[in-house]
Amino acid sequence: MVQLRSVVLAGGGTGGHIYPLLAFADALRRHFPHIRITTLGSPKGMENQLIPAAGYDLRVIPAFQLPRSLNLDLLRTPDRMYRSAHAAGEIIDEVQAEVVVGFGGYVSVPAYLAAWRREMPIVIHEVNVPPGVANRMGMKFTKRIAVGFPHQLEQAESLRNARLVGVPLRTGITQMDRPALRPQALYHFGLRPDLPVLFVSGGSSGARTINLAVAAAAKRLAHAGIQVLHVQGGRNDPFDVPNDLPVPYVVVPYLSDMQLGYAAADLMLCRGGAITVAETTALGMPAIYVPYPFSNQEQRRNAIPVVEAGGGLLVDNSEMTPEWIERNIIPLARDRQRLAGMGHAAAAYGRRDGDEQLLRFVLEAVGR
Ligand SMILES: CC(=O)N[C@H]1[C@@H](OP(=O)(O)OP(=O)(O)OC[C@H]2O[C@@H](n3ccc(=O)[nH]c3=O)[C@H](O)[C@@H]2O)O[C@H](CO)[C@@H](O)[C@@H]1O
Repeated sequence: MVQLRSVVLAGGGTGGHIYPLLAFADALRRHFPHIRITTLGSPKGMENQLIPAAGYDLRVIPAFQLPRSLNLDLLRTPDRMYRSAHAAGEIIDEVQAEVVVGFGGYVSVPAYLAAWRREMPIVIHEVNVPPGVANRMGMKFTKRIAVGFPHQLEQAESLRNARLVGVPLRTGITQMDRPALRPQALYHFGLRPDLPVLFVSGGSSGARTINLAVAAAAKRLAHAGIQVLHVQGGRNDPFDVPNDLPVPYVVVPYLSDMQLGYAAADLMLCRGGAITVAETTALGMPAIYVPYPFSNQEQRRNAIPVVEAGGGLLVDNSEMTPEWIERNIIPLARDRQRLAGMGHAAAAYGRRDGDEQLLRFVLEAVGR
C-alpha cells in the first residue's frame, strides 16, 4: 500500500465543506499515525473555529474574489488570486505535500492552482449538483473527482465519470449507537425520556424560515406533548420562545457534539445540505427536509432520492409555517411505527464509509 507522509487539505466557508475535510483528516490519521496534515482556510470562514478545535493545523491564506466566469486566462493574471495561489504554493512546498485534496469553498481554488503548477496529484471531493464554483474551477486541473451521492453522477455532465465514494462523516456520528447514547443525550439537554423529540437544525449557518416557523409553533407542539431541541445555527439571529411551556423546548446556539442532537431525536426538521442528508441517512434518522430555495436547487436534489426511498418528507420553504407544522409534524412525531419505517428507509439509502472510500481513491491518485 502507498504510504502518505504529508497532505494538504483545502476547504472552507461553511460546515458543509469543513466537516467532510475533518472526517477525512481523521481517516488519514487512523491509517498513517505519523502523517503531516495541513489544512488551508480563508480568513473569515467557519474553518477558523472548527479546524483548530479539532486539533488540526490551519493555515489561512489571503482571500480573493472568485470570478463569475471560469476562465483560465484569469488564473494567469497577477491579481489577488495569484497571491493566494502563491501563498498556497509556499505552504505546499514547506510541508512537502504529496497530494492536495479539496472539498470546495473559495479557498480550494488557489490550492488547486498551486498543486497543478507543481504537477502534483489533485483530488476533488464534491457533494452538490451543480458542483460548486470552486470545484468546477478545480476540474480544469484534475480528472480525479469523487462524489458523495449516486444522483450526482446522473445529474451533472461534469461529474459523469467521477468516483462515487460517499461523504466522509465524523466517526462520532458513523460509529454511534443511537439507542445506547439516547439516555445520556436526553439528560444532557434536559429533555424527558417519555415524550418524542423534534430536532431542528438548519445546517451549519442555521435557517431563519425554519427557526421562526418552529418557534411560532412552540405552544402547539408543547400541548401535543412534543419536545423540541432547536439549534439556532452559527449565523442566525436569536428568536423568542414562550417560557411557560408544559414540556421542554431547548434552544442551543450551535452544537459541536452534533451526535448528541441526533441521539436525542425521534424526528429531524432540517434543510437539505449535502452533509446533513449524508448524516441523517447514515444514522437512519427520519427527517423532514426544507431545502434552501436560493442555491440552484442543490438541496432539493439532495433530499429527493431519500424522500423517494421513503426516508423522509420534502417541504417547500414557502410552506414552512406553524400551520404546516401542526398539520404534519405533530401527527408524524407521535406515530412511532411510521417513524421507524422512515428510519429504515433512510438507513437503506445512507452509507457510512465515505472516509475510507475517499482515502482509497486518494491513495490510487498518489500511487500512479
Ligand atoms: C445555504 C447553502 O448554500 N448551504 C450549503 C452548505 O450547507 P451547510 O454548510 O449548512 O452544510 P450541510 O447542511 O451540508 O452540513 C452541515 C454540517 O454542520 C454540522 N452542524 C450543524 C449544526 C450544528 O449545530 N452543529 C454541526 O455540527 C452538521 O452535523 C453537518 O455536518 O454546504 C452544503 C455542502 O456543500 C450544501 O449542500 C448546502 O446547500
